[in-house]
Formats: sequence, structure tokens, C-alpha cells
Amino acid sequence: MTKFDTRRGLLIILSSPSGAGKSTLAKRLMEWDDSLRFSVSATTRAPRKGEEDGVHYHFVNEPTFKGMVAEGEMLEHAHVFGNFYGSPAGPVRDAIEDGRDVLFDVDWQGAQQISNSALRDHVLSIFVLPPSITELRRRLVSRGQDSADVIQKRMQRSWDEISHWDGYDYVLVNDDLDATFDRLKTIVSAERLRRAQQPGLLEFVRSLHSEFEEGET
Ligand SMILES: Nc1nc2c(ncn2[C@@H]2O[C@H](COP(=O)(O)OP(=O)(O)O)[C@@H](O)[C@H]2O)c(=O)[nH]1
Ligand SMILES: Nc1ncnc2c1ncn2[C@@H]1O[C@H](COP(=O)(O)OP(=O)(O)O)[C@@H](O)[C@H]1O
Repeated sequence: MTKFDTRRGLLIILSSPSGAGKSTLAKRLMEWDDSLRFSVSATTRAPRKGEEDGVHYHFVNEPTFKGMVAEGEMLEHAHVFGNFYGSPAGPVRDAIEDGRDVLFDVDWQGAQQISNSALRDHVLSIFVLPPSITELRRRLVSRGQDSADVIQKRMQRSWDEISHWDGYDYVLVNDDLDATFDRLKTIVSAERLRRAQQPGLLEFVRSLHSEFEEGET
């Protein structure tokens, strides 16, 4: 795989148990920064009301999904809640080469695979926790998109997802949405600043050191 310039192209990964609010935060982040690219995943899950093919997901059948995996077209993929999900690699590579940051909404397995890939230096991973398990259920129910069965399955899997919180760079408790979004923006802005500074920093500090040694103080 090409060695990319790590100054460019942050891969911002959001994970959470279903219903904690990562899609809501992802949508806000995309509205906040129109240079950000959203990694549109492929999934074998059926579209929900209001979900558009190619925008929220690429809705594909299982043979197509497996074909994409076999052709090496997926940066990562996983089986979640009985369906396959995966992030197509092509758009991610294009975005990085373009110097763009990419936003991912993937589960812990996807986050782990991207964090262990050749693109690991680009990763900024953020885990979103719900304020309580009761509130998590309330949000899943109030979203009004899933049947009671599907909600039950997601609640049962919630601890499995939450138990991986520790593997992320940052953790946010999504209590008040505006406050959480502010914290998310702060994290992204700070990481962008850090990475923008990084390349010339060592050289700059060396020059300060030379000046110091020359007795400028
Ligand atoms: N590994 C992986 N997980 C994904 C991908 N796309 C979505 N997911 C995860 O699959 C899970 C279910 O997503 P979805 O069906 O949209 O339900 P929601 O999280 O309740 O909105 C969530 O944890 C997503 O983050 C992907 O491309 N790869
Ligand atoms: N901080 C919050 N407070 C109250 N409701 C929220 C908050 N964040 C998200 N929600 C709501 O909870 C539901 C689930 O959020 P969603 O973003 O779809 O979760 P996820 O993508 O993690 O499954 C949605 O109806 C959303 O509007």
C-alpha cells in the first residue's frame, strides 16, 4: 500500500453502542466542516425509512458484499447484529491523497481493523458512551426506526460494544447533545492542530536550542 503523508487525512472514527448518538454527532460534524468526507459503508442491512442508497449506506446483497471483500475492496468489514458492514477502501484513499479528513461510523471491530492497518497513523478514534443504559434504550425506542425485536438485539449487544471503550483515543459521554458536540469539535480541532504542527516542530525546537546555546538569553 502507498505510504501516505501522515500530516494529511485524518481518519476520524466514531463508535458507540447502537442508539448512543454517533450518527447524530456524525451528521453535525459533516455540517460543521464541509471539507470532511463521510465514509459511506456498504451493508447488507435493509434501508430504514429516510435512508438513501449511496448517502447513508451502499445497500447491497450478501453476494455483492462478499464479492467486494474477496476483491480486496474493503478497508475493513464486520458482521454486526446479523448483517455485514464494511468500509470501501477506494474513497478513503482518494480522500487522503486529496488531503481530506474522513469520518467513519463503524463498530469496534472496524475501528480495530483500521487502527491496525497501514493507515494507522491517520487514525483519531472516539468512543461515544450513553449517559445510562436506560437512556440508551429510551433513545433506541424514540428513534422509532427499529422493531421491538431489533431493539432488543441491539440492547443485548450494547455491552459487547461498550466493553471496547478503552481501545479508543477519546471517550465522550453523550449526555447533552450540544455539549457533546462542542467536545467533539474541540477534539477534532486540537488533533488537526497537533498534526499540522508536527512535521516542522522538531526542527523548530532545534533552532531554538541553537539560539539558546549561542547565548541569546
Ligand atoms: N465494522 C463496521 N461497522 C459498521 C460499518 N457501518 C456501520 N457499522 C456499525 O454497525 C452498527 C449498526 O449500524 P446501523 O445498522 O446503522 O445501526 P445504528 O448504529 O443503530 O444506527 C453500528 O455499530 C455501526 O457503527 C462499517 O462499515 N464497518
Ligand atoms: N444527547 C442526546 N440526547 C437525547 N437524544 C439524543 C442525543 N443524541 C442522540 N439522540 C437521539 O437518540 C436517537 C439515537 O441516536 P443515533 O444518532 O441514531 O444513534 P446511533 O447512530 O449511535 O445508533 C436518535 O433519535 C437521536 O435523535
